[in-house]
Amino acid sequence: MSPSAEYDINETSLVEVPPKGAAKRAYVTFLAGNGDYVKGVVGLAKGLRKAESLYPLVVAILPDVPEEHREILRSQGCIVREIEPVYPPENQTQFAMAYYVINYSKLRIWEFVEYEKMVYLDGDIQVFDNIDHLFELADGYFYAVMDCFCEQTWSTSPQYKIGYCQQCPDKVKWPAELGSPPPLYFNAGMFVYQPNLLTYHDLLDTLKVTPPTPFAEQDFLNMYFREIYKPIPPIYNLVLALMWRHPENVDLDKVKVVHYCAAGSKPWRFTGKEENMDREDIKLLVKKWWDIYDDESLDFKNAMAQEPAKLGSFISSFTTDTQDAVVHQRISAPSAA
Ligand SMILES: O=c1ccn([C@@H]2O[C@H](COP(=O)(O)OP(=O)(O)O)[C@@H](O)[C@H]2O)c(=O)[nH]1
Ligand SMILES: OC[C@H]1O[C@H](O[C@@H]2[C@@H](O)[C@H](O)[C@@H](O)[C@H](O)[C@@H]2O)[C@H](O)[C@@H](O)[C@H]1O
Ligand SMILES: [Mn+2]
Repeated sequence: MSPSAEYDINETSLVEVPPKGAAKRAYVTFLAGNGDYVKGVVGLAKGLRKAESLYPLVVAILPDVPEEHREILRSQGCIVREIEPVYPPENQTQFAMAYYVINYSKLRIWEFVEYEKMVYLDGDIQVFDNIDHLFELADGYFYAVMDCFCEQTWSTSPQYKIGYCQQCPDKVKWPAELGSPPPLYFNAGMFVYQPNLLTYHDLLDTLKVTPPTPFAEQDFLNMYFREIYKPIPPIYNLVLALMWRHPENVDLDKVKVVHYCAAGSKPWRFTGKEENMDREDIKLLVKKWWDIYDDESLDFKNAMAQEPAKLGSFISSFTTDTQDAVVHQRISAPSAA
């Protein structure tokens, strides 16, 4: 029996978001290096602001993120947290993308236990509609959107080799001779989780004895959270490949979160030359990203100046030391960005 995704979540099933501060909550993303991903994180911070999210954006940064980039993120209202890298055990693995090895450092976000629940978002994600209701999902599970196995990046996988994809399990059925179909597999660019020190230490201990695989920490997280993984609809993490691989599963008008993970789709380095990047709908999504990135009214210093009331609610969702820092920063040194 092929696995099928039954969603516990739909618009009507979600209660109103409780008054802010009811529990420590935040969005969190990950930034490494001194390259241009910082633009992705700035875009994400501004997109969450435009979507009028109640919760701050924490940015877990590796030590190699330069001070100039850290200042840009603070000036956009982000809470910048330096983390130590996490490396997989010595291995000869060919990662699907060589740089995926740095993505194991994402595991540090389980240590952020001052927050009861967090929504992780890759830096190449944009939030176009408010998704604060995801924080209302029941505790004790790991929520994420199912990935797609049809892109070239999956070419070494058994799924790709037989043309099986969980997005359309009845199109090419999983052959009985290969045993039961693979468990539902999520894209690790977005997930709802609860920081927890016991889980954090067990993740790191388990990683030490887990041979790395092509999709690095994404494979590892899928293995680790397999028993409590609950799929949520693709409107919360549109892996772009679905637009040409499974258009029947995509209604762009309903999409709240777009994940610019397809080759050539990073908006801040978009050329339109790679496969599928000449599609009108892709070019529109890239323009939508730039419209937010370029919108100065969404810069923290301007947005808060326009809506002092929001400043109160926005800051009160921080811990007290961070509140002081943000209030101090706003009053004493509004930064360029
Ligand atoms: O040089 C890099 C590469 C990756 N990342 C972070 O790691 C995440 C995962 O990498 P990426 O999104 O490129 O993987 P994809 O989703 O495209 O496979 C990015 O979104 C960033 O948050 C980063 O900060 N710097
Ligand atoms: O380190 C492994 C990465 O694996 C995932 O990216 C992949 C995956 O989505 C494939 O299914 C796509 O084909 C591919 O384009 C895309 O890059 C996560 O988005 C990213 O955050 C990170 O975990
Ligand atoms: Mn990504």
